[in-house]
Amino acid sequence: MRGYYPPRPARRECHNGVAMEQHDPLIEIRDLHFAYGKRKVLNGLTLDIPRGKVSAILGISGSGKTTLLQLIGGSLRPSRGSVKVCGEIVHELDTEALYALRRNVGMMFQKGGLFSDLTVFENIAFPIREHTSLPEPVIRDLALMKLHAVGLRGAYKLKPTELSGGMARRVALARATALDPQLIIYDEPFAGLDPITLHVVRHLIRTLNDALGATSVVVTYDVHEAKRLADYIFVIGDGVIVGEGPTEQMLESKHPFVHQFLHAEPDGPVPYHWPARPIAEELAIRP
Ligand SMILES: Nc1ncnc2c1ncn2[C@@H]1O[C@H](COP(=O)(O)OP(=O)(O)OP(=O)(O)O)[C@@H](O)[C@H]1O
Repeated sequence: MRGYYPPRPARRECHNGVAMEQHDPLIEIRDLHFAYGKRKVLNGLTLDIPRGKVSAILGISGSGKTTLLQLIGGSLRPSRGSVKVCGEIVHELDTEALYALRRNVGMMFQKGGLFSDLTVFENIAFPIREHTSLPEPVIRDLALMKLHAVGLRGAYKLKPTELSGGMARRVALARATALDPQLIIYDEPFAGLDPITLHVVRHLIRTLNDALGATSVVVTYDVHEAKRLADYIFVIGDGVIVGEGPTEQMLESKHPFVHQFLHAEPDGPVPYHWPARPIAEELAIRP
């Protein structure tokens, strides 16, 4: 894989022509609030996603990770605060600008989201046809190269129903990178994979990021894989970022929740016991 695609430096120019300095973050999130009706999910979240790196966003189930991705992609609107991608505030973009942004964002979801009626090849060719006017022979070569990069060129004629879960995840990865996006977003890419496929997917996320000079954001509750893959870790708790930094530094964090979460300790700020009366009282134990 590395032989075919030597690593590129992080891209300096955005799809919208904005030139970025070495240390400019690709995504800047400020004081982000979001609620589903009365259910508050994000409560003033602020973070910067560094360019050219793989960042993992970690948090317990229901902490708002997927919601955050939807706010980054512009499919949800914040109730307060902002998400800037490539220097532009996403919720202020008109339809055309949002379309241009999405062309530069590859997304891979847990369920893969492949079109079940199309072959593997057609699934990869679809976004290329949708967003470019390249001639058919070029689309064919590009799609086959993307499949080759994930080791599935030989499976190009298959339908999604004929793929294993791990193969489907790899095809989804090839599709997410079909247009050489600047930003690649992964929602739970490791869920439900066997150890070998998990290793392959983790390796592909890293090599595709580096080969494309892209920026990757991986949302997951899989601490083990995040620790192995990510350059930076962000931990969400109570709708805000409770810890962030380079991976090695985060592993040393003394923040009680971050420590409990990253070291998978069963008790801590997230208690082992559901709130209850003292056991002695419940069982009428006399001192
Ligand atoms: N469309 C919706 N309508 C109402 N509530 C929602 C909706 N989507 C998500 N929620 C709620 O918002 C909260 C955050 O959900 P979200 O899916 O963003 O969390 P998550 O961290 O990605 O969780 P998981 O790791 O389990 O996927 C959860 O309590 C969820 O039940």
